[in-house]
Amino acid sequence: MEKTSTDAFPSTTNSSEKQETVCIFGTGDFGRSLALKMLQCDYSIVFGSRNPQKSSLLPNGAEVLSYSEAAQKSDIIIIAVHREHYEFLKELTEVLKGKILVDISNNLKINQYPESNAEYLVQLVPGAHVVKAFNTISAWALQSGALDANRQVFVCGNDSKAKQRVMDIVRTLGLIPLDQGSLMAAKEIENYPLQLFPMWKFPFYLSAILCVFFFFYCVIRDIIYPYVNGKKDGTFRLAISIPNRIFPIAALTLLALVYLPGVTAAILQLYRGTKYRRFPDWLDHWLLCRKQLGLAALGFAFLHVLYTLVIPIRYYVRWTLKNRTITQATAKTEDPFSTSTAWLNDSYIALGILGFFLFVLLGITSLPSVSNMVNWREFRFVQSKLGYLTLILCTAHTMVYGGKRFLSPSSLRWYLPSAYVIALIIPCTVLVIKCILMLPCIDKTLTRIRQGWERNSKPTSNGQHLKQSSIYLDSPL
Ligand SMILES: Cc1cc2nc3c(=O)[nH]c(=O)nc-3n(C[C@H](O)[C@H](O)[C@H](O)COP(=O)(O)OP(=O)(O)OC[C@H]3O[C@@H](n4cnc5c(N)ncnc54)[C@H](O)[C@@H]3O)c2cc1C
Ligand SMILES: NC(=O)C1=CN([C@@H]2O[C@H](COP(=O)(O)OP(=O)(O)OC[C@H]3O[C@@H](n4cnc5c(N)ncnc54)[C@H](OP(=O)(O)O)[C@@H]3O)[C@@H](O)[C@H]2O)C=CC1
Ligand code: HEM
Ligand SMILES: [Fe+3]
Repeated sequence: MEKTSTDAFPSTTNSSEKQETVCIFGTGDFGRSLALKMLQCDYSIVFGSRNPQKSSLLPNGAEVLSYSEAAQKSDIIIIAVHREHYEFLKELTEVLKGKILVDISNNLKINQYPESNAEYLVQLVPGAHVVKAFNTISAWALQSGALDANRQVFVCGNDSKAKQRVMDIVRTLGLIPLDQGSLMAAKEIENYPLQLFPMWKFPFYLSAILCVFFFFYCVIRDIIYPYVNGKKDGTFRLAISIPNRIFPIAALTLLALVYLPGVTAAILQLYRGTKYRRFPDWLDHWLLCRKQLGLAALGFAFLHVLYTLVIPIRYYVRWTLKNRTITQATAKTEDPFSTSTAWLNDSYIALGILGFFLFVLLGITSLPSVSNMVNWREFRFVQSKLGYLTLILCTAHTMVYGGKRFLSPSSLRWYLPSAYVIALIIPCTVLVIKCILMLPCIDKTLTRIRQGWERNSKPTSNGQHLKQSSIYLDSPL
């Protein structure tokens, strides 16, 4: 049974304001930062150190003793020492018995050791109550205080009282404790700070593949083809024209890929006739990184808009306009005004602007400060309904931009269609499937499945369901 600070160490709580005494092992960067923060919050701090006399730069008001002396001063001990040096704790097993040991350590690599550092600490000091905390907060963040965005502290431990006391300290320091359960979660918590944007990997590689593919595609169509066929040097297109094809195409494709897993999942659920079977891993992961895919798409759309804004000031564009005017003036001819062209041109730009506006709205609602302000239904309305509207507008923008040239054989170069024609394949596929899924008969079945209804299921003795092979859409509607 733990002793509480008040009954075990009455001298440390000398006024109702004063917090308890906490011991910190290790006078390194993290130990010092944590001590400073805790002293500011009225805790008494006792450091445990290998060389109490030699310790320097310690915050005013903290006491420094040897490890075993310091351990006796408090029943909460924060181990601000690297895991590699934990061995010395073995000798302190007696004095650490029944105490709360807070493991704050991180490793250099993911899964560096077979067991988590916190579980290793339990093995070294079996009589103590080990709690994992603070490892996701940096020494620097502790010092920069509440201004820093990262205020969440993941806490886990097998002894709930010990965990509660550590969470109280976290709260008193102005940080937000998040209970992650037992020490089994320690390994995951230790891996958090070592992950490099895990959810961004797939969107990043996908964006890179799309950009590289469309870069070569556009170089072949817009630079090599004119050179081979007319000896025209179009290399200047590498600076603006080609990026302004690649970026909007990447934006449109990624946006469509945000909504493709949703319809794929729906098809799978319809096919299986149940929602109680796990999606394959690739689909699961894809569903989970839709936000990142969407934000990457928004980034590319931004670039497209910026590149589009500079079109009128480009030398090539001004030269072409001027030349055409002079040619017409000399030949005493003029282009007749085409209302249909004006309509097409204005329409595709208007569709682009509206699409971009909704795109930005999606981006804004994904900010935690905004999404916290809306309820689930409102968030879904924006993300799902307005998201599809964004996809429709952006697809229409690209189709109308293609206009009369769209799919015309004269726009083929070496049998290659314009890049935007290829870019339209995925968005159009997603929109067509979505329309089919919205047909009342299919939508009804899907809704029932998502509410827990199962097709072709027979309850077994243990309450599980036996699934029979079923053919998509053979269900009673
Ligand atoms: C700029 C931008 C920012 C984005 N930010 C975010 C973000 O912050 N967070 C985020 O999650 N996504 C974000 N996304 C991705 C995307 O908008 C959302 O994931 C969106 O909800 C996907 O909609 P969906 O209709 O395809 O998906 P789904 O969520 O798969 O929904 C399909 C339909 O099925 C229903 N449904 C799904 N699963 C179940 C179930 N288990 N039981 C019952 N009904 C179910 C839903 O109600 C819905 O009607 C962002 C996208 C972009 C472009
Ligand atoms: N720095 C940071 O931002 C963060 C650090 N952490 C974790 O906090 C722990 C401490 O990190 P940090 O303060 O940066 O590290 P430091 O190297 O600055 O300090 C470690 C301290 O451990 C003590 N120690 C005990 N035994 C040994 C030994 N055999 N060899 C060397 N030192 C020993 C020393 O204190 P003394 O000389 O007084 O005995 C030393 O000052 C680590 O586990 C780290 O993963 C977690 C999150 C962030
Ligand atoms: C303010 C908003 C927007 C404006 C003003 C705009 C304008 C334009 C213009 C002028 C072009 C023709 C470029 C050229 O001639 O080289 C174009 C092409 C294109 N736009 Fe937009 N756009 C906008 C938003 C978007 C958005 C949000 C998307 C998609 C997510 C998008 C996708 C495309 C695509 C795919 C092309 C064809 C690229 C090509 O192959 O040349 N646009 N847009
Ligand atoms: Fe106990």
